[in-house]
Amino acid sequence: MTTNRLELLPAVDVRDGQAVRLVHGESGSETSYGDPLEAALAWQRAGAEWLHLVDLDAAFGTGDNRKQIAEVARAMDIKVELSGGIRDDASLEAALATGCRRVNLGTAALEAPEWVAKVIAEHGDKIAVGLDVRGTTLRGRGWTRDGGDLYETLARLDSEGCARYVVTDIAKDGTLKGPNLELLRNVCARTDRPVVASGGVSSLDDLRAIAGLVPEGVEGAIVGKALYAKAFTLEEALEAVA
Ligand SMILES: O=C(O)c1ccccc1NCC(=O)[C@H](O)[C@H](O)COP(=O)(O)O
Repeated sequence: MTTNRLELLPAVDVRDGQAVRLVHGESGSETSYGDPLEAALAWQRAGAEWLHLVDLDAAFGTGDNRKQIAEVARAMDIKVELSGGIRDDASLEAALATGCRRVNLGTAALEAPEWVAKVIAEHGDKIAVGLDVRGTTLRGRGWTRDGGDLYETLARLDSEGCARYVVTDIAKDGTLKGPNLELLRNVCARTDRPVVASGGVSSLDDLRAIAGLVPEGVEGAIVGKALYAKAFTLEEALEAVA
């Protein structure tokens, strides 16, 4: 259900066992921020209600951090959204077995639509779909391959009962250039399902601007780089959207 207050989801993206930030989601653009569990616990201590936890190696197909991701998810008292490389029954079962509140499917929604329709029917709002776009073209396989038109896919997923979308403008992700508010507005105009905004948040004003879209259907915002770069604290962010 969409609430009036914007939910904040601090991000922990894991590559080769480390919490990292990427620029435009590109493999090789990593800045490392140390132990993922320490980062996740820090966001929890700061008052986060959600953690956005990404296995980047699984997303890129360069291995996985499944064991470590499960340890982080299990150590959290807060809700966890898990993303990265969840593409079949085995990876979905492993993800759900961590006790996470929901998972984000990305590539699978583009390449395995029948399987995605099946797991949406089985798991309801435990399944969200990540709509990761350049312009209005979706990208899969760790954002490296084109995967069709945003709005056609959105209409298909809506008709299959998808509960929620995580919308990322790849051109903004990890850049601190501000969110793509127009994209968020356009997606909200095409679906009545809640939307989680991702990518580009740089300031408290960006968060306030996203919060201004709550009446249009934006439910939450993922924040990565800005927190790691100390543009503001999570406590300040939570206060800004309270
Ligand atoms: O989420 C994924 O599956 C993923 C796959 C490949 C590259 C990046 C991926 N996620 C990145 C994120 O979810 C970021 O943490 C999030 O967009 C935050 O962005 P920012 O605030 O701009 O650092």
